[in-house]
Amino acid sequence: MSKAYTWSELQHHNKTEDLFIVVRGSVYDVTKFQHEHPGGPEFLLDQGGGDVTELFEDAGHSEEARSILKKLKIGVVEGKVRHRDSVFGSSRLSVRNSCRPITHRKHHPEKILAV
Ligand code: HEM
Repeated sequence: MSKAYTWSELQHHNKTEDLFIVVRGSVYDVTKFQHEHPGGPEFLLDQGGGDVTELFEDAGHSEEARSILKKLKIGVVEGKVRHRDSVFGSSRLSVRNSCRPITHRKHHPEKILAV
């Protein structure tokens, strides 16, 4: 069974000898892998205890990298995932909501003609 970690618990796992990272809500122990990482250990150490989803995707990792990742999984993040996508998602939603008056006008074309 996978363990659920809180963000406050995760922030302590940010050292070379005890290093966790988060990708898409899952927690990975990269303590050993950091020294085998072709991109170098510093990328992982810099982000210790944090969400690297975006960095991982932006680096254009291969299928092999993804299968290594799978093997390093030790748990999940408890509660909401802190990922920028979710912030963009909610702001898009509010933009959509602010468009309501336009939708409303479409239903009353005669009012637009009258202006
Ligand atoms: C546990 C998470 C990670 C795994 C398993 C992983 C695995 C790998 C692997 C296998 C490669 C070789 C190329 C490939 O097969 O895609 C690679 C390259 C690379 N990784 Fe990661 N990586 C991880 C996290 C990260 C993070 C968080 C960054 C931050 C930006 C990063 C940056 C890079 C870069 C820049 C390269 C290219 C190195 C080069 O070609 O010189 N990686 N990674």
